[in-house]
Amino acid sequence: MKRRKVDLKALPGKTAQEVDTRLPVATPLRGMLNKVFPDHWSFLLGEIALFSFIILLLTGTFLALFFEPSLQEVHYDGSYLPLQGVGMSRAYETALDLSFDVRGGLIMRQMHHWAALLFMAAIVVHMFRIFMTGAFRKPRELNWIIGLSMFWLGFTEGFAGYSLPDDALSGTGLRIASAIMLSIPVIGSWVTTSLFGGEFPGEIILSRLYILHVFLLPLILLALVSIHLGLVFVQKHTQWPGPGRTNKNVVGERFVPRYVIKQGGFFMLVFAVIALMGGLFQINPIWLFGPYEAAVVSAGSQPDWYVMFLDGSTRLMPAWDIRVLGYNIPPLFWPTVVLPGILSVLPMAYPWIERRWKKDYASHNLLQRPRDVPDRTGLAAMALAFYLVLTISGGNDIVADKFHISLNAMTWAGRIGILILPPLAYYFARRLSLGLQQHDREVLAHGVETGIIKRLPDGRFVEVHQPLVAPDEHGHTDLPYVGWTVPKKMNRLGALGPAVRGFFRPIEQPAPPQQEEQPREEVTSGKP
Ligand code: HEM
Ligand code: HEM
Repeated sequence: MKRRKVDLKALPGKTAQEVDTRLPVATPLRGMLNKVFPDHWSFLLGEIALFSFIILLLTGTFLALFFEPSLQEVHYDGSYLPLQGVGMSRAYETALDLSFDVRGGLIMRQMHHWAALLFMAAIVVHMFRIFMTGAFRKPRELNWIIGLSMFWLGFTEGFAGYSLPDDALSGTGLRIASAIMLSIPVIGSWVTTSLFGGEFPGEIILSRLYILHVFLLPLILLALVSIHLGLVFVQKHTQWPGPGRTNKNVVGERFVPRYVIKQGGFFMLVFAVIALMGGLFQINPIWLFGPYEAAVVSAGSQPDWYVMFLDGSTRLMPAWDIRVLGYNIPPLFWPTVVLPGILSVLPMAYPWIERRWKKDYASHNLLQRPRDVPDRTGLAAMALAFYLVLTISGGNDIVADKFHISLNAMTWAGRIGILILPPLAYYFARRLSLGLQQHDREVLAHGVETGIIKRLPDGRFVEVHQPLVAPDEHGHTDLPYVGWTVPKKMNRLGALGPAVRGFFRPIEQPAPPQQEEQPREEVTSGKP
């Protein structure tokens, strides 16, 4: 029989052709593979969120193979001796088994928990980068709203997750959640009894949380992450101003091969960090907390960091019974229902608020440096100060205990701090931005300080400045205000002195740029 010779080199091309004649994907795929992505370290924050989410899905699936969300009473007989014979729920028992008896179970639990903390931290820092660089402006408002929804979904997902093991800490969290629901006027008791299947704690809450945690919320998050990234793809990523970069093009590297290889490496790095943390640093040692009993509340119970601000707002709220339409509204309602409501809606509306405020209705693909938009940077600092005061107040009992301060003093410090610190943060961040702008203009006008001191013939000492660009025949070194490059040195420590000097000087604001809507051209940065 005659053997046909297979040309191995031509095989991939031929296979691709065969596939394409049946499934015409070559043209759209080529567009995707050739997509250009700009590069900057701050764009990695979204990726950390994405990669930790993937790790959450992987480790969570492992946990789901062993965990049982059942409140059935059992007596522990696993290998953790101090709890031998103790009555507990099946959920707590399986979480203990995961920690002590399932091979690799503890590292998976710890990786899952660390990944959840990193996921939320990455989301929050990513959100601040989007806000402070103006990446939420037209045409990216929808992605801003999807992002904010993902923050709240991640928040709920995390809460549901650490409520699952039914240890003393998760039970205390659920107790607080039921109290929050009860505080809602008119529908409060209906919401609570519907969710808990009767009075707290009931018997079905864990199985409901479980469906929410392993199925519903991850599915919604996955769908939203896909739309989020799809939008980044279709609208093309923003870029920092620089030589050759305009509002109408995008300069960077092609998706394949460079971008994909870089991201693959970065995924490995995030995975390695989470695996190291899961292996080396203890988190949520539920065996030390004991099983949940409704009558036992341990002191020093702290939620995960991203939930702490709500704990803090609850602790700072004075015990005011406010009457509305003849009904007493429980004080808990304001910091735990109204406040998160405002914190969800207001940021979603912000892109439109800023449009009207700044009268800037144009599309923007170039990012802004925080110093170039002092009002917005001030608002970001204000939000951060507000969040930090609440978060620290969420652990004010621990601070009071460790530093031997009265808890009442901590509560009052938080109450005063929440009123005073955010406006102060706004003022300082705004003035610092203006100072840095002033400094940039000085560099543009007079050049970079060289540190070389010259003595003039008349005896005066002057410092030699090196101009940024060669002066024209009239001696001018004029550069446009938006989109120039200032030497790196001046952006960092070198900028501090002039920034402080410029702090108190009034500075005129440049007019917002108004650009025409145009499609963006893709330009590679010269590498393959
Ligand atoms: C954004 C996504 C997720 C977040 C933020 C998250 C967060 C958490 C947290 C904080 C815990 C408590 C861990 C501990 O006991 O120390 C937990 C437990 C758990 N999670 Fe997730 N999770 C996510 C996704 C998932 C997914 C997709 C699954 C399954 C498919 C899953 C399954 C589980 C299970 C079974 C537990 C209970 C096991 C245990 O606590 O020992 N999680 N989750
Ligand atoms: C599950 C959580 C999230 C994931 C996995 C995620 C992922 C990403 C990734 C990978 C990018 C492209 C790279 C980058 O610019 O960092 C991106 C861009 C973006 N994200 Fe997110 N993100 C999340 C949450 C958020 C949140 C909370 C917001 C805002 C509230 C947000 C708003 C945006 C916007 C507006 C862009 C476009 C940025 C640009 O073109 O400059 N995202 N996101």
